[in-house]
Amino acid sequence: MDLLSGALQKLAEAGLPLVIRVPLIPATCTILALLGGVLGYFYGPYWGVRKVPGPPAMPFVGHLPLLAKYGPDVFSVLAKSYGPIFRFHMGRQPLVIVADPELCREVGIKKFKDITNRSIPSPISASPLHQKGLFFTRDARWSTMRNTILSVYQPSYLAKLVPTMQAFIESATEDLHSKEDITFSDLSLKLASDVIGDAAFGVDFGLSKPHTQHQQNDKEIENFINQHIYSTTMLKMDLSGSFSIILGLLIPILQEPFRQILKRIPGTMDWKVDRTNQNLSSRLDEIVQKKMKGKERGTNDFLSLILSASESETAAKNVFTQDYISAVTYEHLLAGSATTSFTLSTIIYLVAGHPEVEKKLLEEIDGFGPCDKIPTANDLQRRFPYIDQATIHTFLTILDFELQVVKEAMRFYTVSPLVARETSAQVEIGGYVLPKGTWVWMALGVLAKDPKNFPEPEKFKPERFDPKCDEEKQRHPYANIPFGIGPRACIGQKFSLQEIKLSMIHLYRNYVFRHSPDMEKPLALDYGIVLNFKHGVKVRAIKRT
Ligand code: HEM
Repeated sequence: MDLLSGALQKLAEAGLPLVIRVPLIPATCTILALLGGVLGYFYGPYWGVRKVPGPPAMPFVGHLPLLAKYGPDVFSVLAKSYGPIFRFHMGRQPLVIVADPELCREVGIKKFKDITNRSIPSPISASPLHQKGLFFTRDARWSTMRNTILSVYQPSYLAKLVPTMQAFIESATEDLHSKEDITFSDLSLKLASDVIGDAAFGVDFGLSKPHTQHQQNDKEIENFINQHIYSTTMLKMDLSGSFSIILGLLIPILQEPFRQILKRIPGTMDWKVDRTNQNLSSRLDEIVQKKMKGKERGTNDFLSLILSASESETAAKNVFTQDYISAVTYEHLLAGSATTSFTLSTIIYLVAGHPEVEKKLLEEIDGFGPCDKIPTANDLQRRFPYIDQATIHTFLTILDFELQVVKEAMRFYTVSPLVARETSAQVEIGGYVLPKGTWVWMALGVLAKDPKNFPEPEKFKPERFDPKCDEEKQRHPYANIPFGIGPRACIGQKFSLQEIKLSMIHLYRNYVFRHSPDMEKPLALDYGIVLNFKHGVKVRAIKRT
């Protein structure tokens, strides 16, 4: 202190203007510290993964311009230039993209212990409603939740759902041929929402019923579903989302404060998303509370079963508080409607454009039995064999070609082209040491179009999945994993396959489909948390005689 005051004294004696000179050092230090902080904030995440190859990233936006340029194909383009593991900067946040089946096995299975959780992308951080489902919960909470949910997903549960699913499918598709053209993707979204609404909440939304049968509370339900669709489709992965989502991509630290401000300003997209989410949450809480109190508790719907399971197990009781129960039930609606309806719609679209596939499929379905023979859950539950090795079914059923069509359509249009995971410890993948907290994303969409495993990947050829053909025998077991991989793979796989296959059997027993003249080619897609159609799948239904 004495030294400092001595120095100041000397400066004053020399007649130097103290006001200017004295703060210079602290001011410079502050500026340098700020600059260091900013650089550290923007380049810190990059520094840990700098050795992983990738194209040069632009400040702030990273590789988002590439996403705008190439759309969902960007990862295939980068994999060609940079190999099976590369960096992609989603704004400031680097992702380590894994685009190789063997590396996916490493991430999803072999090193699962250190890569158990999912990273939370910006669109989800802006949406608390989406965060408490199974998808984004972490560590011990996730495993307790997952085990409880799996205890509900017994084969008997799925078998019991067959008649309900069948009834919804029949009523939704009664008179398709009476209209000139239909937007099949809208119809299938309503159908899938009805099916999952009944299976998840025990509530009949009545969306897919012909208009004459509509209930009185239609408007309310329609609002609920529209809000659900709005809330989901607003979760954009590029720069077309709400302002707070965009900020989350560019400067994540500012996302939450801005969201808090913007959601209070009427008219902004954040305000709309927040209001929608609040409405959805309160509607869901209402349903959950009624069921919790024992009113309207059923024996067949997911919500009732989860409530009963969580009441009977201490561990689950602590984990499944009301907000988490609402979230997992809502997640079912979310995960079960858009993905399943997208897949069914792409099947209808692809088969309509491939007469030779249609002919074979019709022969198989007609050979299954008379029109009133409803398939059982056993007929339908041929698995994608490599997701859960413990329960491989190796027998062939009569509906083998149908499964090949489903697999090929899911390969052709992978609805969930990226699967998000995050390291919880330092871990080595593909020769690169990745620090704790690295976002590692598996590029299922790139695997599905890799000519090494799928020669002529742009051709729709269901026979490539024939267990007897060489292509299938030689293919890497994890080359086609539309439902993900390992202990964190999709829990709704059997559910959605059951629904898709039942729908196909009923639809093709009654109709064939042709592209409507309004149908664009190639099919235009939107890139959100899952793929979606830009303009829908428009077809003409022709009644089979
Ligand atoms: C065609 C239909 C579907 C597809 C393509 C699909 C795809 C996926 C994928 C790729 C994942 C990530 C898996 C991973 O990290 O390895 C996932 C997770 C999940 N899916 Fe699905 N899904 C579908 C239908 C469903 C349905 C019908 C439900 C619910 C009934 C559902 C519920 C979930 C849940 C809860 C998770 C998170 C699992 C966890 O983190 O433990 N999905 N799904």
